[in-house]
Amino acid sequence: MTQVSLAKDRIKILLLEGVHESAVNVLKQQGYDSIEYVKTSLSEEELCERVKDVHFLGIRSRTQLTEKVFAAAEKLIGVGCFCIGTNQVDLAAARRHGVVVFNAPFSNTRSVAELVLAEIIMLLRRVPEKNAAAHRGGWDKSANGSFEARGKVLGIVGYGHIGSQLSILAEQLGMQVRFYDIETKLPLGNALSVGSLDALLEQADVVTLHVPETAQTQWMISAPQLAKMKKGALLVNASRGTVVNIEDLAASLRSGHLGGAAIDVFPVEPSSNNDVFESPLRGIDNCILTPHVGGSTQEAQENIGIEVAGKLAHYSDNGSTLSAVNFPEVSLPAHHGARRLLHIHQNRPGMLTKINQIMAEQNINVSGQYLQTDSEVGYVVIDVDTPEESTIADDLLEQMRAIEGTIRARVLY
Ligand SMILES: NC(=O)C1=CN([C@@H]2O[C@H](COP(=O)(O)OP(=O)(O)OC[C@H]3O[C@@H](n4cnc5c(N)ncnc54)[C@H](O)[C@@H]3O)[C@@H](O)[C@H]2O)C=CC1
Ligand SMILES: O=C(O)C(=O)COP(=O)(O)O
Repeated sequence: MTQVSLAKDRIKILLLEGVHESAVNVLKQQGYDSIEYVKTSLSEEELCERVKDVHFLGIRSRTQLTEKVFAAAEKLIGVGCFCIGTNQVDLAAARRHGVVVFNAPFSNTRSVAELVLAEIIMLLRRVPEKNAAAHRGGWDKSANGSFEARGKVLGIVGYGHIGSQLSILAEQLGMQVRFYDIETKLPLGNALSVGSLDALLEQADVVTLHVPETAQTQWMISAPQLAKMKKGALLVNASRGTVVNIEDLAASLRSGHLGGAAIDVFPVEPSSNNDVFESPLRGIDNCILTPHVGGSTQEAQENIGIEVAGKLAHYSDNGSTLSAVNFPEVSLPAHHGARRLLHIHQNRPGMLTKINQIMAEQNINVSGQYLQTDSEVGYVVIDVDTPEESTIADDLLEQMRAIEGTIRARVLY
């Protein structure tokens, strides 16, 4: 057997942010033993140092993966985001460096929807204030400002996986669901699509945000939008901290315009449980503050660990990029009795011809070839028939790496 294919015990995996141990179990079961496990996220500087010899990196929502980190991570092959959001990763930089990024697009959807629903009920009943008062020895037994969820208008911004799941749960409680999304979405149950964000804000008794972090959603809810909301309306944000201007929200709550809020995500979040949480919302009793735990349930975390670790292992073992968030998707059958070579390259004309020329010159029989490209990157997988003992894959790899525009080439097996 040629040595160019990296033995599994030499594949280094760094898991950050205390991903669920199910991830470690899956990777170990698949033969990946070289796993470093860290409970916190790391700063850019720390990351640049720690990722140098790492092949696979696992993170959650806190770790920022920048161009600088990818440039330092010379051996990095894949990143697993053990969460839904991938805004913390410079996906274009990852692609340019030939690094495939995976996530778990709906493993914690239900957890977020359940938390949001619970918060809506708590806020409608003014439980946060009553709870705070009771802890201070107060006794606020009164129906003032307390309402049932039944019949209230719930305005959902972003009708994707979480927004639409919440829509179903809220209707079961008797809420009237309206939503606003930039894409045309199938309204579930009796939900109604509303044509603009402003119209939604004006109609809703409760507004809840379920958009990704993008240039368009940044500070999407600031003073002018808060002013458009009904007096006494409630705001829930379990999406990303950059979607709401937190100072403007604090001002609106303190002025009594908004009736309450539940905020799970913040523009700046502590990097570990030992750090102090600072926010202008601290001390406002009718505001539920949770430490970015929308997706933090045992069920969700265990499933995410299994799903994302499985995707990393599958990519490592088989080359499949199915469901990658930044890469051309190639789904591959296992191919026994052949060697599998991977070539990631800048998408320019003639790359495949050059690869095939190498095969032809070496008199290699290509038994399978799979190519996908996007505007920037091409990913080709080549199965070649060579005897097990042949070292030809070493030569092929060397020649493929010499093709101009090559980002990365590997022998998988
Ligand atoms: N608090 C927590 O722990 C968690 C937070 N999240 C956050 O929730 C976000 C949403 O998650 P999913 O529902 O799974 O995502 P998704 O991608 O299924 O849905 C997002 C929806 O937002 C819409 N959208 C995008 N830009 C918009 C805009 N400017 N205006 C209106 N709609 C817009 C999209 O068209 C899509 O329908 C994630 O991106 C993540 O940031 C996700 C999981 C856990
Ligand atoms: O899934 C997401 O996008 C989340 O925000 C959850 O992030 P976490 O894994 O709890 O850091």
